[in-house]
Amino acid sequence: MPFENRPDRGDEVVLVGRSNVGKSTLMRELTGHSFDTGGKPGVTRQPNHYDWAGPDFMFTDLPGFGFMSGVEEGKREQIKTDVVRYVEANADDILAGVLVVDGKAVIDIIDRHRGNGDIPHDVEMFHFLQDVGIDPIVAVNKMDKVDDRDERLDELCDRLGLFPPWQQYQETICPITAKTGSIEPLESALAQRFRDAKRDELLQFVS
Ligand SMILES: Nc1nc2c(ncn2[C@@H]2O[C@H](COP(=O)(O)OP(=O)(O)OP(=O)(O)O)[C@@H](O)[C@H]2O)c(=O)[nH]1
Repeated sequence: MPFENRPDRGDEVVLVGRSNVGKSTLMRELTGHSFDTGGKPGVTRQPNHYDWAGPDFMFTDLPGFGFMSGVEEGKREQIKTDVVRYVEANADDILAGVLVVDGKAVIDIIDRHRGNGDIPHDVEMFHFLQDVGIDPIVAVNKMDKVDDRDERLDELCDRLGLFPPWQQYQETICPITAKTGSIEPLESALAQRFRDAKRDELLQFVS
């Protein structure tokens, strides 16, 4: 069974995304834990679990999928399959699924794959999360490298099937720069998810 040893926690937030989009950097900012980042794409091969705000809660950084230099196609496909299976198996405990994308590159990558008649990984992952009942949050990272911010974010909405302007989806589309710790839009979207989940729990309790 791929990805064993999941700690037994209540709620979980998972981070998914292509290799090298900055998931590990983001995770460090979110949790305050430091660990290996950068340099070699495809460094994260197993899920990294981090406790957060007490023992009942954790963040999980899942391995990056898509292109990685020096990693053969079959292995790359396997990693993606393992990520999908992990999310499916734990969907009931997953409070939020954060799809991390590289704000500078994501549109070109999506359009290139679409041009080849493929379903781009990022678009596929976004819809997959929805399909398993996890409302996705898109962390649009590396915004420090993006000049035409609103235009880029509108294009991303369009590619994900969300009708622009992007400002309508501030609980879903979160422009961030993990490298400098500018992640407030994501933190606020996550906080909103917690409030919603707690409210649902309370409602279940009283009904
Ligand atoms: N310009 C810029 N670079 C960033 C940002 N966040 C991360 N990076 C850089 O992007 C590269 C990849 O970052 P990682 O955090 O290792 O990426 P990852 O998604 O965990 O990579 P995998 O281990 O392949 O899954 C590193 O060189 C980071 O310094 C950002 O907000 N802006």
